[in-house]
This record gives sequence, structure tokens and C-alpha cells, in this order.
Amino acid sequence: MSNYEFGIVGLGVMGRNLLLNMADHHFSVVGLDLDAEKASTLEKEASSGHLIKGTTSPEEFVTLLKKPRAIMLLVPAGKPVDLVIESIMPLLEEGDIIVDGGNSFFTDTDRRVAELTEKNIHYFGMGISGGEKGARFGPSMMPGGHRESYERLRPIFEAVSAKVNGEPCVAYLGRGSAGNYVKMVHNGIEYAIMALISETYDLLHRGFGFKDDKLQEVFESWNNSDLQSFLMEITSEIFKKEDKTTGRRLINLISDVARAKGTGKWTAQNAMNIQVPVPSIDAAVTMRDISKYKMERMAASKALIWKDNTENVGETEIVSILKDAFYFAMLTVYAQGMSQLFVASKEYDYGLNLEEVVKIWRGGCIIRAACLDDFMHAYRRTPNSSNLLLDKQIASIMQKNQSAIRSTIKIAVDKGIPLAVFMSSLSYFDALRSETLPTNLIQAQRDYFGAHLYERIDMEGFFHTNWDE
Ligand SMILES: NC(=O)C1=CN([C@@H]2O[C@H](COP(=O)(O)OP(=O)(O)OC[C@H]3O[C@@H](n4cnc5c(N)ncnc54)[C@H](OP(=O)(O)O)[C@@H]3O)[C@@H](O)[C@H]2O)C=CC1
Ligand SMILES: O=C(CO)[C@H](O)[C@H](O)COP(=O)(O)O
Repeated sequence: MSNYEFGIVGLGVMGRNLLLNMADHHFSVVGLDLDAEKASTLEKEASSGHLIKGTTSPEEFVTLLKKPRAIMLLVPAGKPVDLVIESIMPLLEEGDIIVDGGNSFFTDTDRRVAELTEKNIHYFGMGISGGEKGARFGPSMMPGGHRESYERLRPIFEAVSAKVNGEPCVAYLGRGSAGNYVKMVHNGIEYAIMALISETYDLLHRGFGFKDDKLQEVFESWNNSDLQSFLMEITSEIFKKEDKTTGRRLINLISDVARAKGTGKWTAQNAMNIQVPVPSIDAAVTMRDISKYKMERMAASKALIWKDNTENVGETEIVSILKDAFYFAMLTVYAQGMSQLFVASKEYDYGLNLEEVVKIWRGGCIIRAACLDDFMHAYRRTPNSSNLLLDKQIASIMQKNQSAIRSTIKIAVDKGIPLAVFMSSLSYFDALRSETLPTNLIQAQRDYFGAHLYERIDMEGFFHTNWDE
């Protein structure tokens, strides 16, 4: 039978769950993986009556699919994507569609689009967020590229995506590699918010002696407020979890050396390439990197000493100001990511609709949060906004919470607890609201040592001065 509607290559965390999700929605689906066990368990996992098949044979996989074929790749980004394409290409026919659902680097997608378009294969990138549960029960999906191909597959994606107020968390985002680019920035925001939560944990735990139950309560109560978000919700769950072997809270048994697959670093690197400041994301990547220097940190913790000299700050007071500081910092993180998308859309001609981006992030994805509704309304008020912090309503929240972040940072400095992402967020805010910055001095220095010229505020043109004359 060759009438399966959709095929996925890669039956790992994402591929297996997305296929099961599609089967639940009565699509006939087939999965390909080199691992025979993954291919065979797929059929056992599906509910009875669903048309779902797993195979290790690329030939069988391709033969089973209805023409023109629709194939999604959910294999690790990089070389594996090229290897899969190479292996199935000889079996495909003109008009078939390949969707890369993984976290591919956006320029790789541009290259693959160019190579496959020549062979009349439609290729597009679609970022998917929501992890294992999202893929299984409703992710947020960020497609870009070949519009007609997306439209053909739209009913499947809309059916399996998360829904907010009945609306699917998937929408065509823009040309070329727009889908992968938006997912990359989504992950940069994810890194920074995770870092903000871990810095909060550090200040409360190391700085104020909060134990697991108390931390759990704080995160849970914040999740029941305007700080509601998926990351806050899972953090509160994490503090409850007991280790089965020792009976201790698992969080205290986990190594502090953080791993990363690289999407946060790509976001920061590309932001620098297109000259968009995203200091909170930069700091989040840096703090994961510093966590790797365990030996140096162990040595320095003994050699480089600071004695806590905090004035009396009570538990209720710190939780209250930290909550407002968190809200402030979280908004600057989203604002930075969205301003990167604003510039990237022009730079790469994506034609992004930023209201649509925040709208499909409201459900299913890792960075879903109550504040995305506010952003959606902000873009509705000003569709071409270059920075969310300029929106009147967002600005009023920033205004209300700025003294809290200043106080929080002072306390952390006095305690010697690193709040790199909070600090970067505040510096971003302070730089943004500075009509003049000290960069006139940098211009003078560049001209002094390298005759790089400078511009003046009172005359047109470029100037050079012999500074040591
Ligand atoms: N996990 C997550 O939360 C999320 C992941 N992503 C992205 O989705 C993509 C997939 O991630 P994930 O599912 O977690 O990864 P996994 O490693 O869990 O799964 C990848 C699967 O692809 C298989 N595979 C690799 N090469 C081939 C090949 N040539 N032919 C057939 N199958 C192959 C692997 O098989 P084997 O193990 O036998 O090599 C494995 O089963 C990645 O780009 C990831 O960054 C996106 C959002 C969330
Ligand atoms: O895309 C994701 C979620 O949106 C993945 O979980 C991502 O791979 C996590 O990134 P890292 O391993 O670098 O922390």
C-alpha cells in the first residue's frame, strides 16, 4: 500500500512522539530509523486502529508514502541531516516535499533549499518547540520557506499543534530559512530565561538559605501570578522530585556543569553578526560556559574570598523584590530576542510578522508565558515596532519594576552571588534609555590610535585629529 500521508525520518524523542500525535489525529504515518528497535516499538506504542508503521528501510519508507510525498526529518542537526537527504534523494520524485523539523542552523537550510530546488524537491525548515510532551500532545511549530508546500501540509500541522483559545500554534512565518531562524532565537530566549530562574535559585538558596520546599513554594506562587510560564511551572516541579535511590531531592544530586547543543550560542553569534544587542542571551551562554570550569571554580572558591556584607533583608522582602526584578528581566529578554527578529527579517528578507511569532509561542513551546499575550497586543498596536520596550504598556511595567531589579542586584553584589543575566538585562535597559552614551570617547580613541575618523554632532562629515600634536 503506498498511501501513507506523512513520513518522519528519525524516531528519537521528537520524531516518535510527533508521529504518535499525528496518528492520534487519524493521519496515516510511517517512520524511518536505522535502529530496528525504535522502528518496531513505534507500532506497539500507537493506539489500536491507527495506521502507523515503522521501518529501517529507506526504500520501504519511500514506497509507502502517497505521492507527492511529505517527509519530515527529525534527526540531529548538522551532518546527519545531509546524510539522510543523500540517502533518500535517489528514491524521491519531483514535487516531493522534505521538511526539516530539527534545530538546523539557518544557513544550512538555505544551502539545502538551493540544492534541492534545482532537483525540483521542495524543502523547508520548520522549528518545533515543546520537547517530548509537546511533540506528543501539541507543539508550537515555526515553518518558513516554500509557501505552497506548507499550505499543502497545513491541515496536518494545524491538527497536531498546540491550541490557544482554539487557534493552532503554527503559522507560516516567512521566506527562506525563516522557520529555523525564529526557532534559533526562541532557543536564545529559552537560554536566558532558564538562566534568570537559576540565578533566582542561587540568590535565594545560597544567599538567603532557602531550602527545597521553600524554593518550590516560591516558584509555584510565581507561576500562579503574572510570571506564569512553562519554565516556571517545571522549575517548581523539579524542587519536589525525590531521587529513587537515595530518597534525597534529585536537584541536589545533579552536577552543576551545564551542557548545550549550541542554539543559544548561534543566537548570540548571529546577533553580533547583524549588530543587534542581546546581552542577556550572551550572558546566559557565558554562564553555561563558566559552569564547565569546575576545577578553576573549586580552586577560586578557596582563594578569592568575599564576606557577605548585606544589610538586613528579610525573606518576605527578598521574595517580593526578586519577583518584580524577574518580571523586569524576563521582559527585556523577550524584547532583545524580538528586536533580533526585527532586524534579521530585514537582513535576510524573511518578511516576518512579529505578532504572528509571539502568537504561536503562546502554547506548546518551551518559552510559552502569560506575557506573550501582552506582546501580541503590543504588536497589534504597533506592527512594525523595533523594540517591545517602547510599547506604552510594556514600558509602564518596566517603569514599575525597575527599582526592584536595582535593589536585587545591589543585594546580590553585597552577597557576592553572580546575577549575570539580571545585570545584563538592567544594563540593556539603562543603555536603551540613555539618550547619550560614552561611545564618543571610543570614537576619539579609535581616531587617536588608528586614524579611523569620527563624526561630529555639530558638523556633517568624517574628521581626523592629530591628537598628540
Ligand atoms: N529533544 C528536544 O526537546 C527537542 C529537539 N529538537 C530538535 O529535533 C531534532 C531531533 O531531536 P531529538 O528527537 O531530540 O533527537 P534524538 O537523538 O532523540 O533522535 C534522533 C533520531 O534520529 C535517528 N537518526 C540519526 N541519523 C539517522 C539516519 N541517517 N536515518 C534515520 N534515522 C537517523 C537517531 O537514531 P540513532 O539514535 O540510532 O542514531 C535517533 O533515533 C534535533 O535537531 C533537535 O535539536 C527540537 C526541539 C526540541
Ligand atoms: O530546542 C529545544 C527546545 O526548544 C531543545 O531542547 C534544545 O536542544 C535544548 O538546547 P540545549 O541542549 O542547547 O540546552
